[in-house]
Amino acid sequence: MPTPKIAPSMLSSDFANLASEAQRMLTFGADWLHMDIMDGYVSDMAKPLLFHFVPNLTIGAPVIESLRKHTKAYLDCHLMVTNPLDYVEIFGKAGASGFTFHVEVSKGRIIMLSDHPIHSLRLQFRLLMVRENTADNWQELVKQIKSKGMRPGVALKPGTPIEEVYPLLEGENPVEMVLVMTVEPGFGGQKFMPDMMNKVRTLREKYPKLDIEVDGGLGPSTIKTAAAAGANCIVAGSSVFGAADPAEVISLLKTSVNEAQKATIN
Ligand SMILES: O=C(CO)[C@H](O)[C@H](O)COP(=O)(O)O
Ligand SMILES: [Fe+2]
Repeated sequence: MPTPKIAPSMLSSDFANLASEAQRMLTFGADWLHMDIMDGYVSDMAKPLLFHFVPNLTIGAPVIESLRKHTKAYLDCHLMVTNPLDYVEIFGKAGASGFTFHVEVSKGRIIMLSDHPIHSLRLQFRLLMVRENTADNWQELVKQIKSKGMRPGVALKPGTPIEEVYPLLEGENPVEMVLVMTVEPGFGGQKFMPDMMNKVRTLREKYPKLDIEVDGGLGPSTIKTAAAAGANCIVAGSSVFGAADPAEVISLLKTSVNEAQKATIN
C-alpha cells in the first residue's frame, strides 16, 4: 500500500508569510506542501487569446526558490499551465520536489481551450508551438522532469476520462503519481465532486502501489469517500487553513487513509 501523504494546499495560506505558514503546517503534521502554480487567463474573453490553462494567477518558480531556502520539505508542485516543458528547468533549479503537469495540454485539448473562430490563425500558430513542446512527447517531458531531480506526476481535470493517463503510466519513463482533480482547477474552497471517485477506484484496482492524489474540496466531511476509493495523497487547502485546529484536521485526514487501507487488506 502506498504511504498516506497529507499535503496542505498553500494556496489557502497567507502568502505574505509563506515560510512561517509552511513551517506551521509541517509542525501540525503535514507530509508534503502542495504548491498550486496557475498561469491565469483573467477573463473568458482573454482565454482564447492567451492560451492559458486556468482563470487565476498564483505563483511561479521564484516563490518556490524563496520557500526552498526556508524548508527541506517535499514541495508538491501542481502546474496548471499550458506548456509544462517550459517550466521544467526553472522549477528543478528552484527546488521543486514533485512536478505534476496536466494531461489536457495535448494538441486535441488545446483546440478546445480556444474555439473562437476569430482566433483561428493565432490558434494554429500556438498549436504548432504546443505540439512541439509537449503534445506528442510525454516520455520526453517525464524524462526531463526526472533529469532535473523531480518526481513526475500527471493531473486530470474532472471532465477528462481516466483512460487518458494510462499511456503515461507505461513505457520507459512512467509518471510516479496521478492527481485526480475533484474540483475544476483554478480556485481553492470549491465543493468536492464525489463522481470523481470512480476514477480513483479504477486507477487503484489497476495500479495497487501507485501514488494517487486527490485535490479539491477535501476535508473531514469528504475524506472517507476519497480514502475508501483508494486515494493516498490528500491535498487540503481551505479545510486545513480555515480550521480552528489545523493539526486535528491533518491528523483526521491521515487516520482516515490509514483506516481505509487497513480495511482493504482485511
Ligand atoms: O489545485 C487546486 C485548485 O485548482 C487546489 O490545490 C485545491 O483547490 C485545494 O484547495 P481546497 O482544498 O480549498 O479545495
Ligand atoms: Fe492543486
